[in-house]
Amino acid sequence: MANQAFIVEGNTILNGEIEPQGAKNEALQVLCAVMLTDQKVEIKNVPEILDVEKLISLLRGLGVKIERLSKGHYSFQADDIDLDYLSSDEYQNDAKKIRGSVMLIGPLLARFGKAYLPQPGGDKIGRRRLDTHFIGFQKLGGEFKFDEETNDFYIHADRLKGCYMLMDEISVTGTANVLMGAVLAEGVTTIYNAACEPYVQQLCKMLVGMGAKISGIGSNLLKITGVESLGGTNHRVLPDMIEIGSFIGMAAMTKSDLRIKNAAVKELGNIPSVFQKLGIKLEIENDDIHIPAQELYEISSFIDGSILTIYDSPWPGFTPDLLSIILVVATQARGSVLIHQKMFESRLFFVDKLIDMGAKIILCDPHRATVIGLERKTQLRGISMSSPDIRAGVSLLIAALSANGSSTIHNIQQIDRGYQNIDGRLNALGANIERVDL
Ligand SMILES: CC(=O)N[C@H]1[C@@H](OP(=O)(O)OP(=O)(O)OC[C@H]2O[C@@H](n3ccc(=O)[nH]c3=O)[C@H](O)[C@@H]2O)O[C@H](CO)[C@@H](O)[C@@H]1O
Ligand SMILES: C=C(OP(=O)(O)O)C(=O)O
Repeated sequence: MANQAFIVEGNTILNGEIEPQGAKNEALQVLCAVMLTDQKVEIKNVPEILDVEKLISLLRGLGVKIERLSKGHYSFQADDIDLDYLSSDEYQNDAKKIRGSVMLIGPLLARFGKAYLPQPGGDKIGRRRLDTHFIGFQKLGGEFKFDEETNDFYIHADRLKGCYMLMDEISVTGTANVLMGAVLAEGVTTIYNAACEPYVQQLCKMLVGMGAKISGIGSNLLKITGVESLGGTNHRVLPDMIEIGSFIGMAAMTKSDLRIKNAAVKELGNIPSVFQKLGIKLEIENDDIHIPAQELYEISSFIDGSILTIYDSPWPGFTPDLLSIILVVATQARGSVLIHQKMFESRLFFVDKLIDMGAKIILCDPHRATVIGLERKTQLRGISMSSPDIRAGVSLLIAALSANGSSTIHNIQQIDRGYQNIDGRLNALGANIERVDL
C-alpha cells in the first residue's frame, strides 16, 4: 500500500451532521465468530476500514465464502475450511498485521481442534501480552506451545471441556476468544473476571442468536453451557463509540457545531460524562448527540478543589482508546487535568508533537501527563508530524484542524486502520484535508 500523508489546513470550523461507522473492535470479534458455524451469518454495519479488510482477507484465505451484499453488509459461510492455510506464508504475514487475528484461535480450536498463530500486531502502545488467552484455553483443556524462535503460538485439543476459570486479567480480546472456545466446549464454563465492553456484549448476543447458551451478559461473570453446534444468524454492529468520542472532541476543539447521528447513546457508558467534565456541552436528542459551537470550555475540579484526573479502566470504566482524544481537547480548555493512562505504557509519547505545536503538557512519566489548558489565548501551530498509533493519529488530526497554519500528518495508515474515509467525511463538513501519496 502506498505511503500516504494528510495535508491539513488549520482554523477549521466544521458544521453539519455525521453518522458514526460500525465499531472496529466489535467487528473484529464478530467476524471471527463466523468461523464457529458452517451456516450462513449475515452482518450489517461492518466498518470498511483497513483492519477489517485484513481480517476479511484472512477469513477468505481460510476458505470462508464472503459476499459484500451492500456497503457494510456482508454474508459469511465457513462450510469448507482449509486448515492447511494456517501454515502458509500468506496467513503468517497477514495475521501478524492485526490484533483482531488472535480471536481466530477460539473458533478454530473449538470447531477444528487446533489453531496456530504468529504473534499478532495492532498498535505499538506498550506490552500486549496474550497470557490471558492461552491460560484460558489451557483451562479448557487445550495444549499450548510457544515457539520462542519464531514467536508462533500452537494450540490443540480434541474437544474443549467446560470448567470454572478466574481470568488472569480483564482482557477484551481474551474474554472474546475464550468465550468463543467455550460455546462449543463440553459442559459448563464459568468465566469470572470477564471483560464486559459493549464489544463483548454484542459478541455474546450474536452467539446466542447462533444457538449458544450464555448468561451473565454485560457482567464480569459469564456462564456458558456448551452446545454441539451453532447455526447461522443476522447481526448488526453497534456504532463505534471511539469514533463518537473522537467526533465530540473534534467538535469542541474546533469550535464546531456538530450533530452525531444515531449514536446508540445508551451503549456509551460514561463517555459523554467524561467529555462533560472537560466542560464540553452535549445535547442528547433522541439517539443523536448535538455538540453546539463553544468558544471556551472549562475543566471541572474534584469536589475538594483538587485537579481532575481522567484515567482508563476496564468497562464500565473509561476506555483507554479515548484518552489521547481527551488529552488533545484539554490543551485548549480553561483549567488543568491529569491524564493517567493505566493500561498502556507507550501511548502518551505522542504528546511531544503537541508540545511542538505549542501545547502546555508535562509528561510526568510514561503513564501520566498533566495538561495545562491554553484557554484559547494562543492557538496551536501547524507542523509536520507522524502518527504513532491509531488514536494518537486522530488526536493529531484534531490538533491540526484547530491549529494556525497547515500541518502534514505522515503514517496515516494508522488512522485508516480504524476510521473509514475520515478525510472524505470531514471534508464534507467543511474541513480541508488532502490525502497525498509520498
Ligand atoms: C482489537 C481490540 O479490541 N483492541 C482493544 C482491546 O485490546 P486487547 O484485548 O488486546 O487489550 P486487553 O483488554 O487484553 O488489555 C489491554 C492492556 O491493559 C492491561 N490491563 C488490562 C486490564 C486491567 O485491569 N489492567 C491492565 O493493566 C493489559 O495487560 C493490556 O496491556 O482492548 C483494549 C483495552 O480496552 C483496547 O485498548 C483495544 O483497542
Ligand atoms: C488499540 C487499538 O486497536 P488494536 O487493539 O487493534 O491495536 C484501538 O482501537 O485503539
